[in-house]
Amino acid sequence: MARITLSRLAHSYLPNPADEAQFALKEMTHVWRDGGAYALLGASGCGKTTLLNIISGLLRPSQGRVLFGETDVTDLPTEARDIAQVFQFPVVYDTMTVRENLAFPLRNRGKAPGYIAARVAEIAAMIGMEAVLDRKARGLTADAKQKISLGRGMVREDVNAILFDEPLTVIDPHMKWELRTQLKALHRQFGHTMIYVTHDQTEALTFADQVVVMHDGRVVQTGTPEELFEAPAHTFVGYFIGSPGMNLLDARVEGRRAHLRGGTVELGAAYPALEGRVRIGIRPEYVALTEGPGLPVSIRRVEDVGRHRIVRAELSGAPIDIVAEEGERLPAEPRVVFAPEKINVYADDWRVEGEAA
Ligand SMILES: Nc1ncnc2c1ncn2[C@@H]1O[C@H](COP(=O)(O)OP(=O)(O)OP(=O)(O)O)[C@@H](O)[C@H]1O
Repeated sequence: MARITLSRLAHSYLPNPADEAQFALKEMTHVWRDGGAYALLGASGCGKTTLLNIISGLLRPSQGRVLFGETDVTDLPTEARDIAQVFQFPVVYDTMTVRENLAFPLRNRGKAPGYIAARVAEIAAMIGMEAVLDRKARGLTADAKQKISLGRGMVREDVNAILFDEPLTVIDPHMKWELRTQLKALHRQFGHTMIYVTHDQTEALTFADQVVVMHDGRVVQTGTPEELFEAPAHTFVGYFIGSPGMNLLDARVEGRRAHLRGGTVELGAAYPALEGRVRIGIRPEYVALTEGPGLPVSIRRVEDVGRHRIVRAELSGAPIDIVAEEGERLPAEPRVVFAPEKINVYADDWRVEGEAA
């Protein structure tokens, strides 16, 4: 296992990039802690696969270094990096049995038969395939084959890291949750450094201790699921994490107050004079509907999503989402109030830290 350091890394698929826009990965320095369970989360095309391929050695970065522990591996091929990889689609040997597939990475490294048998049994139990160990992989469903790929990715104990690239895409929805839980248990048990690429926030938040959010070729925030929810460092994180995402409202901020088009709200902290486009961010969960004092809104639509309702409304022409309790009565002349300590302030999309009183 190893700590992975990306030092001043950047990548462009063009031989002579003219400007920053032509870099799929903008310059970044990032450390993945030894033994950490990370999710790499972002929308399609933001650079997740590019970053993962640079870590695994499938791609050489146009700039910067990759270190495993203290060793510079930038110029080492994948085989020399001692990593396991699980891809979006199954990579299995059809003519081998499930058992042989799982044992393959261990046999390849000359492990003792007793050790291989024990380890294969353990992994087979984890992926729920004990009953089919002696069946040929050919003829199994895509779902089952991907479980073998996952098992094979995890069978070695002595890897520097395990990299997963959207590994649950072909897995049946009800099985996804189970496999994610098992992956997490395996991480607790063996402490491998794991990097799990996904564009699905539920997958990221349930798997990882630390979620690395990428947007437009940059890491915009690394944090626990709670940090990403409570204090998104960038408006993209606010919008991408949460369902629905964070409300963003244009504002003029003066000290502990934000002046919006619909009125003024108190903030939980004091802010210096801000430049650029200033907005406040408030999660729909922290907006309350009231009949008492507050900012007037007009309700456009109410969506029942089971445990609660999502109220889609407008505040002086700007859309605002509100999470309301299931039995909550909607006021005839609705107004909203925000929990001041839950308001984040953004200048040109980046969060500004306020000064608590
Ligand atoms: N081989 C390539 N040649 C040229 N451009 C590429 C290549 N691979 C990716 N890109 C571009 O680099 C950017 C980042 O792509 P990448 O596949 O890393 O994103 P991603 O976040 O993994 O997306 P997805 O979730 O769709 O796989 C995109 O603009 C993509 O079009």
